[in-house]
Amino acid sequence: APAQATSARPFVVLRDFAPTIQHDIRYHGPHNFVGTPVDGYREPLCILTRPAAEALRRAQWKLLARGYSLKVYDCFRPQRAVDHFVRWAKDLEDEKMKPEFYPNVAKDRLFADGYIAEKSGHSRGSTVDLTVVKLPPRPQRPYVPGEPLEPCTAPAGERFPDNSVDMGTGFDCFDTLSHTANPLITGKAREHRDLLVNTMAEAGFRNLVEEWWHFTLNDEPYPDTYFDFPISRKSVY
Ligand SMILES: C[C@@H](N)C(=O)N[C@H](C)C(=O)O
Ligand SMILES: [Zn+2]
Repeated sequence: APAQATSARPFVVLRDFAPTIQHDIRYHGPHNFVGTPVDGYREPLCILTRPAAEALRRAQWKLLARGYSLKVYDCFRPQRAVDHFVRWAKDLEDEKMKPEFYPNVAKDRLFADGYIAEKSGHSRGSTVDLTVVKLPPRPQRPYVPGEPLEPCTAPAGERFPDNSVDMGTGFDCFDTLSHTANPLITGKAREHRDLLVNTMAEAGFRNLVEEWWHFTLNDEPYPDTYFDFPISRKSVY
């Protein structure tokens, strides 16, 4: 069985390491596929292992030179958050967020089709979900719980407005359109996906084929350890 660890000693807070990287920590609030804050997200922070944070800082330097910035949606994900996803998935009645996040996929296929994992790389601390923002960042309106939901597969002007560049779908859009190499993604969205994948590859990260936003550090320091501590500065210091 994989190791479990509750100490956060080898971890850092990304803001302290790379203050120019933008943050939109979706599982801290209600704008995500569950529709509520997720267990373990006590503060809207990106916590990562030190080598992952250093690699991300290198990627950010490259993008800044070209007039872009990274924006992180999720970083270290405690095992208790993954357990929350598993619990939520078993409740097939709760499809509150389906119209936005998985309009074309049955809820009981989300794990089987590779969009969510029961043992997630995020819990090993060197995996990150992120996008690219053109500088200066455009303001972004907040999500209002209960607002009408638009499918994440709709064109950029119709789906929930994100101040990122157009990646062809929204974040956590569980759909074949989010598969990084999907040939239906062309033009600017294809260029933007390539920019993200190539920048992250140069910094030492590999992409998940099902999700353009999900990357794992190749030389991750804890390849077999699934950590479970709350996302909070107190966990790290
Ligand atoms: C849920 C999504 N953001 C994600 O990270 N999916 C992968 C497969 C995971 O859960 O590790
Ligand atoms: Zn991910």
